[in-house]
Amino acid sequence: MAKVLSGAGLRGQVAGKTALSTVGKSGSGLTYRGYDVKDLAEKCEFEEVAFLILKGHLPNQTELNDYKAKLKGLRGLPQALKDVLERIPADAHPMDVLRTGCSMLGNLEMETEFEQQQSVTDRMLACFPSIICYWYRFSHDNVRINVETDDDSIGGHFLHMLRGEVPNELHVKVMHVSLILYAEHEFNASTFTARVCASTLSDMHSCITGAIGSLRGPLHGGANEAAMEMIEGFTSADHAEEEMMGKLARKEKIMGFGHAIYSESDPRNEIIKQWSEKLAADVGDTVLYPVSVRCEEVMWREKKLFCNADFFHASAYNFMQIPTKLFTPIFVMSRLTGWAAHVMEQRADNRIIRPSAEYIGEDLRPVPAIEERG
Ligand SMILES: CC(=O)SCCNC(=O)CCNC(=O)[C@H](O)C(C)(C)COP(=O)(O)OP(=O)(O)OC[C@H]1O[C@@H](n2cnc3c(N)ncnc32)[C@H](O)[C@@H]1OP(=O)(O)O
Ligand SMILES: O=C([O-])CC(=O)C(=O)O
Repeated sequence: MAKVLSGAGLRGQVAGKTALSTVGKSGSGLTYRGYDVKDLAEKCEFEEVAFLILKGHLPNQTELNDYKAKLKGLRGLPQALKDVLERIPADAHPMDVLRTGCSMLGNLEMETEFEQQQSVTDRMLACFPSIICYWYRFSHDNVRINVETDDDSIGGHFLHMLRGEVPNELHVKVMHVSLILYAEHEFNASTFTARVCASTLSDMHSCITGAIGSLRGPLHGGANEAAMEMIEGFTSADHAEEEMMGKLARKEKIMGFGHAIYSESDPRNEIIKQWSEKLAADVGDTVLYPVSVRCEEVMWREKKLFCNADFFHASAYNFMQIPTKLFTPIFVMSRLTGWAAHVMEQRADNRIIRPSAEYIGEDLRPVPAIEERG
C-alpha cells in the first residue's frame, strides 16, 4: 500500500520514532496505537479516539464519561479572547482566526510546566470549536453566542453553535467519523512542524499554532476547501468529466487527490465516501455526489490518482451546510489530538531536530567595497 519513496521533501527518510500511528503499512492502511482506523470509525465516538491518542489506551465507560464531562466543562472562552475574536474581520480566513485564537489562549492560560501538557491539550480540544464559532457567528451574524452548550460531543457542540440549533443524529454521527478519520497521521507536514517546535522545548500553544499554519496550505489540510471550490463549479457528472480532462491536459494539480505516502488508495476515503453518499440521499442531492464520483473515476482512469481523505469530506460537509471556509478548521479540531500526542512523545525522548542542508550557493568570496558593487 505504501509507495517506494525517494527524492525531495525528505521523502522516504525516517525522521524519528512514533508509537502513535502507522500509515500505509501493508495489511492495514492506517492504525492509531495499533487499532485500524476503520474499526475505530465504526465502533467509537471521537472522544474515545482522542482519549486513546492522548492518554494511550481506549477508555472504559467510566473513563469516557469522565473525559466527556471534563471537556464539556472546558468549553468557555475568557473575555480577553472573545475581545480579540471580535476584532478579527469577517473576511479573515478561519484558519488564521484559529491560529490567532490558539496563540491568544497561550498568552492567557500559559503552559508553564510540561506536567500541564495533558490539561492544556484538553482545554484546546474543548474550546477550539468555541473559538471558531464565536468568531464566525459574531463576524457574520452579529451575535454573541453562548459557547457553553450542553451537547454530548465535540462535533455536536460545533454544529449546534454554528447553526444555533441542536443537530440531528446523522450529522452528529458523521462528525464523529470525520473527526476520527482526521485525528492522527504520523509525520505529515503539520505534525512534523509541531514536533520541530517541541524539540526546542517550546510550549504546547506554540507547537499547535505552528501546526495550524502548516495545515492551512492547499497541499495539506486546505485541500478539502479547494476540492469544494472545484466541484461546486461542476453542474453535472459529464460537465465534471469535461472540466477535469481540461485540467489534466493543462497539467493542473487537482486538490483532494494523491498522497505522499499511500500509493493506491487512502483508507479514509472509502469511509467518508460512504457517509457522503448517505448524506446525499438524506438531502436529496442529484449533482454534487455524482460529480464527486465522476471526478474520482476520471482521476483514476487517466492518472491512477486516488481520492485522499479530503475529497469526499468536501461534499459531506457541504451536505451538512457547513460553510466551505470552516472545513479546514474542523480538521484542526481533530488533528489537535495527533499534534499534541506527538509533542508529548517528542518531549519524552527529545533531541533538538536540526537536519543539515546541501549547500548549492556561491564559493567563498571577499566582500567588495560598497562603491564597487553593481
Ligand atoms: C489530509 C492531507 O493532507 S492529504 C493531501 C491533501 N493535498 C492535496 O489533495 C493536494 C493535491 N495533491 C498533491 O499536491 C500531492 O499529491 C501531495 C502533496 C498530496 C503529495 O505530493 P507528492 O508526494 O509530491 O506526490 P507524488 O510524488 O505522488 O507525485 C507524483 C506525480 O503525480 C502528480 N500529482 C500528484 N498529485 C496530483 C494531483 N492531485 N493532481 C495532479 N497531479 C498530481 C505530481 O505532480 C507528480 O507529477 P510529476 O512527477 O510530473 O511532477
Ligand atoms: O500524511 C500526510 O502527508 C497528509 C495526510 O494525509 C494527513 O496529514 O492526514
